[in-house]
Amino acid sequence: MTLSATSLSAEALPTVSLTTLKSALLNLICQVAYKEGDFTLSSGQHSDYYINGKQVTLHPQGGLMVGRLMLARLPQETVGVGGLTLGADPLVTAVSIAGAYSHRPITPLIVRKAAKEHGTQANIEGPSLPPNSPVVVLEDVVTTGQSAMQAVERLRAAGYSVTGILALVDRQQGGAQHYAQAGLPFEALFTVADLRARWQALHR
Ligand SMILES: O=P(O)(O)OC[C@H]1O[C@H](OP(=O)(O)OP(=O)(O)O)[C@H](O)[C@@H]1O
Ligand SMILES: O=C(O)c1cc(=O)[nH]c(=O)[nH]1
Repeated sequence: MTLSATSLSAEALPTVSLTTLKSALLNLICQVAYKEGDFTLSSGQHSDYYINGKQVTLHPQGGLMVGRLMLARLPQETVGVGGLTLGADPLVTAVSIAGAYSHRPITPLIVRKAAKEHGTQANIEGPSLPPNSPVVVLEDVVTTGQSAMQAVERLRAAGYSVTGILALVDRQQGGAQHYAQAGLPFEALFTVADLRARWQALHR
């Protein structure tokens, strides 16, 4: 089995083409994030597989890979990326850092699951942006789509214009339909079908 995610040299990561990066990222997801077994999902549903996105977004090379690829998918007018803690935390950070290296300032916003009860009592962490600023919601894995929707609602309540949702992996279990009904553009870098096809190719 050849898994080429880590065969990209540290020197190549910041500049290698997005096509090469995307293929290497798919290998990395198969290598470190995709697991078969008996899992309970955040929605309460059961599944015979699980994709632990944090193994990728917190991987020493994965963060930059995801950051560059997501940055390239953001509409040009985007000034911020936000997402529900915890899965989105490394995503919004990675995209913001990739943006800074590309001279494209993107403000990262972390949406808490519950407002902090002391100190600032904030439910969104990160610098405030002007009202109606265009913000894209990031998510690591979309199943029903409910988690990213919570981030959409909180960011809208704070006055931002959420222009869409961008995920690392779409499990193809209703999230896309949920967002379509809400009139929200949705894209994922990969579907679970992409993962399974690559997994099979890698294990042939
Ligand atoms: O599309 P959904 O049905 O909402 O499921 C997907 C959500 O589940 C996971 O988060 P989890 O609830 O495990 O929380 P965590 O990120 O805090 O670990 C994942 O990071 C997504 O946010
Ligand atoms: O639905 C979920 O909770 C879920 C599924 C999955 O594969 N990965 C994840 O982080 N969450």
